[in-house]
Amino acid sequence: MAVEADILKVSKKMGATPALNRVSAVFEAGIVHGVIGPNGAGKTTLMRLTAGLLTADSGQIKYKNDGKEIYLQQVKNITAYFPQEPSLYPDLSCMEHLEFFRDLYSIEQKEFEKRSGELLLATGMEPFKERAAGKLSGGMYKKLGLMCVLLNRPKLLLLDEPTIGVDPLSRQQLWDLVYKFAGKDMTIIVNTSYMDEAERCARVHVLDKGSVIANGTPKELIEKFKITNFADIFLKHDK
Ligand SMILES: Nc1ncnc2c1ncn2[C@@H]1O[C@H](COP(=O)(O)OP(=O)(O)OP(=O)(O)O)[C@@H](O)[C@H]1O
Repeated sequence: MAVEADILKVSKKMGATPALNRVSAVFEAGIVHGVIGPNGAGKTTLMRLTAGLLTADSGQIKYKNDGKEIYLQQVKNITAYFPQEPSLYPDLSCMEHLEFFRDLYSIEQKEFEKRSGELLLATGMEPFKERAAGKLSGGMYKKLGLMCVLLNRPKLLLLDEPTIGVDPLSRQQLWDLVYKFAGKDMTIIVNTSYMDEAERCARVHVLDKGSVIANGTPKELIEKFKITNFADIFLKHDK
């Protein structure tokens, strides 16, 4: 089973800026959640809090695995956070990265071969596996970063704008990869500024100026905001 994260009236200041203001959200287990909002809305802050990389000033985050409450330390062991700018080792090849993460996660060689083979195939990275990370294109670099975090089969996967600056084909491949692993064993939260991507999420949480202003399925949000095109969601809200 995957992890559920319940965000309860969480506030967080970043420097002097109130980045989040009494935010509540339920990230139910086993589905793909989209978090959308304009620049500075608080998406990254919410994601880092959910990953346990930041501590809330007030409020609480509760986690459940298989319906049972678990502690942050247990959550960290089964969570992967993919930052906006993944930092890989420029001199190490793709394969060397995967081997490095194999050792980090203590994955047995046979299992590693199965998982890495699957990941290389799904991303179209097999022909480039010996190429150094520093010599990959922007899209390939992100795919490698995503493969490294997926190798451990996390139960909670947090992706911060994973496809920003990536060409359309690689964007599709990254999403195919995400959906390949989405399911009852993995909860996925994606920050995105692409509305077509948000529309493909099972549930979308709309952040604005540090507050959640709406959440629901894309269809529910289209009805709530009285729009015909999901991309208009902020145009309508700003009026
Ligand atoms: N380290 C920091 N010091 C000061 N202010 C910060 C810091 N990090 C974030 N902020 C501010 O907190 C607010 C929320 O930032 P956050 O990065 O969470 O937003 P975001 O929705 O992810 O934006 P973007 O889409 O631009 O990445 C913004 O006003 C930002 O300027």
